[in-house]
Amino acid sequence: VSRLRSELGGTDLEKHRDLLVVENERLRQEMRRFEAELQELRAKPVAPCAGCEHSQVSTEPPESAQLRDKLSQLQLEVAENKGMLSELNLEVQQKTDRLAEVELRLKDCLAEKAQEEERLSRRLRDSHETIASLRAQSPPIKYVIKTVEVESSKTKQALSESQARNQHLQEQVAMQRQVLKEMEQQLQSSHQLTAQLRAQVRRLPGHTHGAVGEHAHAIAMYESELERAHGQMLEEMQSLEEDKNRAIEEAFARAQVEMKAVHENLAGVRTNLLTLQPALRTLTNDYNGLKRQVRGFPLLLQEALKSVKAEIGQAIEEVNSNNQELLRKYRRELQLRKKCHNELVRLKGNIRVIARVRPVTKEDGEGPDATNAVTFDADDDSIIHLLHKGKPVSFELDKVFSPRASQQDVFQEVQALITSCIDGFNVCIFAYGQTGAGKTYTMEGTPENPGINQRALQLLFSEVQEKASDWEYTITVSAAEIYNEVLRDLLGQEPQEKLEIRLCPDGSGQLYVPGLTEFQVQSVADINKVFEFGHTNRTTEFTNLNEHSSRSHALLIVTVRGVDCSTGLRTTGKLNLVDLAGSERVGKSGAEGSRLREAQHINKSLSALGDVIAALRSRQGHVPFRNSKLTYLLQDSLSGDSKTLMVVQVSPVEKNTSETLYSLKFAERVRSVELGPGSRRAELGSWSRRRAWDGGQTGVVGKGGCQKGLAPELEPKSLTILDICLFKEGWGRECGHRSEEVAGSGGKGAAD
Ligand SMILES: Nc1ncnc2c1ncn2[C@@H]1O[C@H](COP(=O)(O)OP(=O)(O)OP(=O)(O)O)[C@@H](O)[C@H]1O
Repeated sequence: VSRLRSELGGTDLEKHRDLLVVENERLRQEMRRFEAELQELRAKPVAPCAGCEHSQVSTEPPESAQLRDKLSQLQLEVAENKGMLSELNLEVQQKTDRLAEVELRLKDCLAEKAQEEERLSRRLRDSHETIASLRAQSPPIKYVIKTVEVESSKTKQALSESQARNQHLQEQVAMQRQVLKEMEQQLQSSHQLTAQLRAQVRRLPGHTHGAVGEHAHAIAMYESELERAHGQMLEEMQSLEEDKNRAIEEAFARAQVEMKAVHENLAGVRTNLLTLQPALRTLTNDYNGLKRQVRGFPLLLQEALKSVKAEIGQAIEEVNSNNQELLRKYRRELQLRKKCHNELVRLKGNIRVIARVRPVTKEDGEGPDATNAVTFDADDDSIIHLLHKGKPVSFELDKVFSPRASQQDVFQEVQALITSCIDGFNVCIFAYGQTGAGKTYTMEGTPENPGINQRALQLLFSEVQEKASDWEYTITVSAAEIYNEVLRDLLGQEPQEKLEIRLCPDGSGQLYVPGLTEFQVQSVADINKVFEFGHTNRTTEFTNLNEHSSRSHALLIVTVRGVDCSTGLRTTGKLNLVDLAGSERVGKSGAEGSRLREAQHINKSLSALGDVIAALRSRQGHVPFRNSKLTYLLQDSLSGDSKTLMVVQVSPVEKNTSETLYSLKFAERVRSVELGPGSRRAELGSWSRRRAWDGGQTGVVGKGGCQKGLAPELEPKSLTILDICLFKEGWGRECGHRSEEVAGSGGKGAAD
């Protein structure tokens, strides 16, 4: 636009116009001078020629008059031409005026355009500044800036197009200049021609008639030349004028179009700015808001942190107090559970007796002797019926397992007792019965179908594992046997060595077995190793193991020691799993020698067991624990705080009914004895006390050990609900019969 402006409104065009005016003026002066000369020529009298007879004009010939007329005619024509030329000059003047007017308009337009441009560039500058400020702001503003940039580039493009058009116009103007130059040249040549003519005219007076003719001819040539030059000049002027007008109009039209485009662009930019302004305002507001927030953020954060800390502290306190409360509740529940369990056991009787009838086996043979003599009550699983010598006898025990009962069924019945061992109770589980009645099967079982021993240890492991978060437990096992009243360590290096049961030297009155090996076990694999080791000891020591085993009491002693991590409460529970020697009576087998001695020892120990239980039940001041190695060894576990389960194994066949009857009577008698409520071997003590106590337990892990005494508040109660019931009902709760005698004990009556 600026280029166009400089081209159209610039000095070049003005110069051209001025030149034209000057040229016209010069031409006009020339014409005037020419006219004056002609006038002079006309006024001068024609001088007589040298060879001519007439010396005066009045005497001039008619040819000269004719020439004179012609000249005057020519002069007239010249005058006419002059008039035409002046007309032309006038026209040129008019056109020049119009051109000046157009130029003025153009100037105005250009000035307006310059103003508009100025305004536009100002806006553009403002836009750029806005864009720059927007760019410096957040990413959403960047997007807006991009839009503005696109608009600006459009404007730039329009500008460059305008510039190209200007260039074109400039070229056209240059062409026009060229044309003007050519015209100038033509004018110059016409001047030259005029000069020539003038020279010829000057020469006219000194010539003769022939010279006048020449002169007239020259004038005619001059006139025609002048006419032609004039016509050419007019044409040129006209075409020049037209070109100029056209160029001006075109330039004006282009300028208008460009102005329009610029205006449109400007309007676009304005609308963009208008749309941008609210966005910018919102952004600015947002930015200010954010700035305020950011300024206030550390304070907010601090406050939030403070409140969160306070909340966390409060939550921790709440959790702590909740934990304390839960711990308190847990302990209370634990106590309650134990109380309930004890109450249950107490209501059932601290000595529980169950019977298990084995199936008839091939070993029982065939025929009448091998017929089944045992039946069950379909509605009551605590009743067993025996057909003895044709007479039906019924017994009520705590539970009776038929031959169909699995090892798991039996174990389920004893499970609660085993768990109570973890809580610090002493437990004894006896398998009682004649040889071949299934004692070993119930206690040890087979590798594929293990009995109570292995299942009990498995249960202990899993229970201990469950409580591992709160309690620390160690489980140790010892294995011993009592054969002919001699106690041997089945896990020791020397199984033949006789072990003694001694009082703890600490004066606590507890017993311990010096030299009895204890293995700490942590898994079933450990137990299997221990059992294997014990079994190997037994096999190498005795040639006839089956016979030997049926004549000895086998004991598996499991000790569970626990410490409550939060309270320091310590518990020790002992689980005695005893596979008793065969209970068959000596008189029946008619044994002699060593067999007789064996049988006497067995009978003695079994009857001692009966005596001890009877003494405990009747709360005698003296309980004869020392009458046998078995009762002496199990003294702690049979005392008033302990729990005892006797599994009476029964052979179902006819030939064994006497022994079965005898066993069931023994069971019934034992079941009726009440040991009083169990108490837990537990104490709350400081770690120093615990260490001192641990130190006193000589050989707890290793060789032998003493047991801690009872806490005075956990001593047995003097009378239980069951006592009262039994007192009411009478001893034995028989079902239509009374016990006759107790194995080998010299026939203690049922009244015992
Ligand atoms: N409930 C039972 N189910 C299947 N078989 C049994 C069951 N009880 C015992 N038996 C089988 O009866 C036989 C004798 O059992 P077991 O050896 O356990 O008797 P015991 O009383 O231990 O004899 P002993 O006093 O001689 O050791 C074994 O072959 C045993 O597998």
